[in-house]
Amino acid sequence: MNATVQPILTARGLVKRYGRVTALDHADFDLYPGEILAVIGDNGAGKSTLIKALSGAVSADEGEMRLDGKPIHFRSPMDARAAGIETVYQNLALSPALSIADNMFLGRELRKPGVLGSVFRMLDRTAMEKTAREKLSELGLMTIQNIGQAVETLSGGQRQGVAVARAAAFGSKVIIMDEPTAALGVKESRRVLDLIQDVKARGMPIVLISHNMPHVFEVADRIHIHRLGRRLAVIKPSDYTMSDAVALMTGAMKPPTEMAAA
Ligand SMILES: Nc1ncnc2c1ncn2[C@@H]1O[C@H](COP(=O)(O)OP(=O)(O)OP(=O)(O)O)[C@@H](O)[C@H]1O
Repeated sequence: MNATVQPILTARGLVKRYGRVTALDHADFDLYPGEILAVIGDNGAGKSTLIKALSGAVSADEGEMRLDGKPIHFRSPMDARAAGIETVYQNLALSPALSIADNMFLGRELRKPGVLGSVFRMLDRTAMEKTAREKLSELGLMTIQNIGQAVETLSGGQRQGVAVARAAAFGSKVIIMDEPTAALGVKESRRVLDLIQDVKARGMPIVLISHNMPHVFEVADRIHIHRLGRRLAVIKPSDYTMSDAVALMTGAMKPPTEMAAA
């Protein structure tokens, strides 16, 4: 990575303990502008906990995080969202019975102007549907014809598309995706990977947590390897094979010391 480019999101020395379990053990993290950074690691390595700390879902016991060089202290995912970090969780957090448009705006609905406090104002359904349609079409998701359609009637890939479009629509700085292709078939995974590339092409840096090595090696610019609660190394997919990456994350291969600073 070019030494003159400053990372957009960093963490230094994050520690998170759950009773006797140390989920994060002085973990570091760096995300650079415009990149897709994959985070890989064995089960229980602490990937989800790292991502939860970065997205405000858990607060670390120790360590510091910075966004655009400024210290951040998130007390909730709402804080992280307000700072421009959007997360697409594994369980998607979509409401199946609500429409695509309603899901896009869940928790931040547009309301019509009025004299009463914002909670009492009428929802501006037309504006939400228009914006939802624009956002989905920007990302080439116009196969979803009916914006008023309930999310439960969509395929897994389409649902993931809505979740990604929502993150892309509201995330101004960083998008974090936790296993976005885990529950999808080959064709649907393909579309979601294309979507991730589209979001990147629009200049948005992405953190991608995945166990799927072919997907990681296809889309990632760099790969953060997490092991035993901390960052073991960062590699470029062009410099290593998938088996090397797996060997590193399972401890079968030791990282050369210079790799840890990549
Ligand atoms: N809420 C919690 N309470 C207790 N222990 C937890 C909690 N969350 C995570 N842990 C523990 O912290 C460690 C790291 O878990 P984490 O989910 O971050 O790992 P991971 O790398 O995301 O794993 P996986 O790939 O299996 O999802 C594990 O030992 C896990 O059991």
